[in-house]
Amino acid sequence: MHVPVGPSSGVRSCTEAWPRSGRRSIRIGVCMSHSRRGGFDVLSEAWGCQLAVAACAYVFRGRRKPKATAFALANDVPAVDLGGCSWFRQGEDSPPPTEMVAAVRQALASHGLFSARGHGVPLRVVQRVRSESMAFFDQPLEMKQCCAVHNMERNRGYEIYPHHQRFLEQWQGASVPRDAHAEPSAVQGVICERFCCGPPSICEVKSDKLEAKSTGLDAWKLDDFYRSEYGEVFFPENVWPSDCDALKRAMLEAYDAFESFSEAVLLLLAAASGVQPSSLRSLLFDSQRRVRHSSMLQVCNYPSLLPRRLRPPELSVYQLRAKAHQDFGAFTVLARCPGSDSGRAKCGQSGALEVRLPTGAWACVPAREDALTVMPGTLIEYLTAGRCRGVMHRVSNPRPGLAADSRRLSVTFTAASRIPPCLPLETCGGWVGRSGSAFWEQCLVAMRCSSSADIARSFGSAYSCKATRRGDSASREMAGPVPPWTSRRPDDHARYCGVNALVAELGQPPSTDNQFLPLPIAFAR
Ligand SMILES: O=C(O)CCC(=O)C(=O)O
Ligand SMILES: [Fe+2]
Repeated sequence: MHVPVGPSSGVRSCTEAWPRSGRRSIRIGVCMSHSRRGGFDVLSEAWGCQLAVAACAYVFRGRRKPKATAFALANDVPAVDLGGCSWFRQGEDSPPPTEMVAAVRQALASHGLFSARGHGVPLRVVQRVRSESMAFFDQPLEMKQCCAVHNMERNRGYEIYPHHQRFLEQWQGASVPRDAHAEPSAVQGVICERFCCGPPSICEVKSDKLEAKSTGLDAWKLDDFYRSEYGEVFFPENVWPSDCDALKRAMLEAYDAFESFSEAVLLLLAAASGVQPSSLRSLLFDSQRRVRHSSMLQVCNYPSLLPRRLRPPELSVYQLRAKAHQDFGAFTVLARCPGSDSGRAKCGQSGALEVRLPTGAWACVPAREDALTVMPGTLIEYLTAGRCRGVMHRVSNPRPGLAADSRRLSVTFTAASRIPPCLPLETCGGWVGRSGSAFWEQCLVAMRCSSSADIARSFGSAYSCKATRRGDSASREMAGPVPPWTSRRPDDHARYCGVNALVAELGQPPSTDNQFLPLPIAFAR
């Protein structure tokens, strides 16, 4: 059936908008009434789960006004078998098999992400992280807060996003019966809580660093990269619960497994984007294979929601589990549970991960226990000059009928890079970013700053590693001024041109074709 769909601003047909390769894999359904606010990006806290409509494209019939919405289920996100990444283990220079690259390229073109089987990350490692972190999250809030560091903005230890934290504080002011739910976090008013850690080889033994010079310990401890102001910001020490080692052991084991897998993914994405794989490897390691990336492993707990009658009256509408955003890193690898991310729920009310497809429609992405989901982020988009696009995603709230038993846990690894890429260390020492969409743009501007003082003057001194390009109002909720380039605007073009300089520096000539892009972007030299 041909269903014409499109955003409120214009009419595009599904067959026109959808790449040929992916068209068969989408089911279009018609649901609900139309929203007065229109558009794809109108998710807001106040509207909560009613905003399934925002995830949908309007259905137009001839000249009639929009009267219904359509939603997409990406229930066959292409699964690429990576064969245990054996090609990757064969050595630095062995390229990923051609068919694998083609499969990844096709999945990116049709869905903007892919599902990886044969990834080599043992299931028992992921399961251990899940069970240990669940035990951690089920403790009283005060215990968890002992693991919070630096205003919860360094991707270390226990963290809650600022807007969720504000919600929680309001909630704590109200009296919710302690036995309102079996999950302590559900009673505490937690929307999303996370536990994060950074590279074990750098962030585990920081206290030794200063002594390293005198004792002649590991070479990395003498490395200015970690001792710089930059290192202080991007490689803060990991923090763990003091009374139990099990979470630490589980996460460090998982970190190693995900880090190794991520290197393979980076090469795959580079190959699929026509970028020389070796040019991207330097983002992760230096020539002596010393860690240069500040990737992080995080486990997120999204508690079940209380029935409306048990919520504080003034907080009867929950904030969204995770607002629409792109991850700041090169890409994110997610281990999700088929139970909570079945993909069968209605998009916008699934309580699970949803992504925005290249068509602009939102879609549920079903999880498989044997597969990891790979979502490109903002960095890879810049580094490939837009050939591989970062994917917008969110975690919706479950519909009321399911809310009371909707706990969800996700394990994610965000592969970041040395920041800013290719910048001489003396220049990036002291570089400080800010939450919001401008993370990489700032890097580019930072490249033109001659000193760390310049950079600090340009961007202020606050920093959050969780710098994301937001698809909604979230960026404005972060503290501090919003940079002038917050959202996708016509000047994206100019930004890509800036990136070309960066890409050229990495050994890849500026691109003039855009085989992955639904909309052509011309690159000026
Ligand atoms: O929990 C998930 O599935 C996604 C979480 C996420 O998007 C994030 O933490 O950036
Ligand atoms: Fe994300």
